[in-house]
Amino acid sequence: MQNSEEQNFRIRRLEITDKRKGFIELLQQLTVCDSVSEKDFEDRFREVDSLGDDHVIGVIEDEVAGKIIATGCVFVEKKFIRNCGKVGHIEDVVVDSSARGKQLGKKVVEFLTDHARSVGCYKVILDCTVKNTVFYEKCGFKQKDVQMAMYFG
Ligand SMILES: CC(=O)SCCNC(=O)CCNC(=O)[C@H](O)C(C)(C)COP(=O)(O)OP(=O)(O)OC[C@H]1O[C@@H](n2cnc3c(N)ncnc32)[C@H](O)[C@@H]1OP(=O)(O)O
Repeated sequence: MQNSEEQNFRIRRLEITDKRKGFIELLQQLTVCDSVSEKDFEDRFREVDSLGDDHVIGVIEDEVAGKIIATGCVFVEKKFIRNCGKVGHIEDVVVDSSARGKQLGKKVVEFLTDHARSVGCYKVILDCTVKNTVFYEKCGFKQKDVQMAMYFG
């Protein structure tokens, strides 16, 4: 069997069994995600899955360890402007701290941008910290405008 270093990590869509492979623990490295029960996960999985190509969550699994080590998602916004154009929004990109620096983050972002292009989006956008701008520039993004947010509760 291959060891973790020899694996050719492939990216695939999230599967319902991925909670058991540490998907939620991986998201905890990004932000608060500490009370997702089995039922919460399955309900949200089915909700997202029902949106088909309009909401895609990509994951990379370390198949030797049986562990999800990278993820990111893209959802497709349907607009009236740009002659009923579509925009891809990239969110929740994270690579396990033990697997960073191996081009996995780039592989995730490429998968998501390829998906957005393939479903006809005219652009793909995301929000990130200043610290992560170099990473996204290496993935082909350019800085544009500013991000604003309003949190509820
Ligand atoms: C829209 C959003 O979701 S924003 C949230 C982003 N996620 C996070 O901040 C969570 C914590 N961080 C991480 O999970 C990871 O560090 C990530 C996702 C930012 C990067 O993932 P990695 O797998 O380590 O990046 P990867 O190895 O693919 O790097 C690709 C290139 O970007 C460069 N790079 C990656 N991170 C950084 C950084 N912080 N500063 C400068 N360059 C960087 C790499 O050196 C590499 O350059 P190269 O192609 O010239 O060799």
